[in-house]
Amino acid sequence: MLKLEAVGHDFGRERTLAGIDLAIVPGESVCLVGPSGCGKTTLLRIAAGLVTPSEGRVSDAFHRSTVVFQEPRLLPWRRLLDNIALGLKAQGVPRRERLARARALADELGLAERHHHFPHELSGGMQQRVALARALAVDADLLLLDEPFSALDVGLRSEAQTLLLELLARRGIASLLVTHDLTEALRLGHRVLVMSPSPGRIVHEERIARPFVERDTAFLYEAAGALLRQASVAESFLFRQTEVSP
Ligand SMILES: Nc1ncnc2c1ncn2[C@@H]1O[C@H](COP(=O)(O)OP(=O)(O)OP(=O)(O)O)[C@@H](O)[C@H]1O
Repeated sequence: MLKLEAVGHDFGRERTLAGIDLAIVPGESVCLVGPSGCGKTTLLRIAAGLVTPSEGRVSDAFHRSTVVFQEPRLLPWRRLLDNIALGLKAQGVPRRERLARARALADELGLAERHHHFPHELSGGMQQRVALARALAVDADLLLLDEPFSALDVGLRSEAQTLLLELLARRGIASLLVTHDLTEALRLGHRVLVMSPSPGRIVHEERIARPFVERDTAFLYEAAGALLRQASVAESFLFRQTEVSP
């Protein structure tokens, strides 16, 4: 389990996060959604151990957690298989074995024809799949994803979401996914946590009972509408937008 208890964080004099309690159990998908600047990335970085919070406790009993960032962060001078195998190299896995594992993952993620391509020869969607494969290669049991699909167009994003759902289910991997897109959160989470800014805090939790395969577009918009009718969620998403309107 990953557990954050009474976590708060300040950047200088700015109170970025306050009173965050969050637990993720094995195999569970949790989505963190909220407007820009509410502290989602900071919270994800704290969960990943990349930032030490100013207050509170973080305990991580997962075997291995890896982060997938918004931009794929591939090494431009390395071919696709070597990019996927990067984490395995760091673990000291022999070259033949790491390439075999990278090959299998590339094929699983629909990149079979691209083994020897460099990142600049791949589309944005393919690059993001390579980043996902790299995270999976090290046998992570918790994936921490920071807006991994936000740079993709609508069609590719939907494809990538489906692929992620399949991969997580097949491997029983837990995930914490940050997004500012409410429908994406409702499609990908067993639970959706809504954050509000100043300071960043969790203002609403929604457990989604409907199986992933039954979450079609009509369901997503209906569920998003229902969520936005909750005062705390509306205040986080809508009120701030009307505030800046003339
Ligand atoms: N390294 C840093 N130093 C100082 N302030 C920071 C740092 N990282 C984030 N902040 C501030 O903390 C607040 C929350 O930022 P964060 O990136 O966590 O929000 P977010 O919800 O992920 O935003 P977005 O959706 O735009 O990526 C912002 O006001 C930001 O300016």
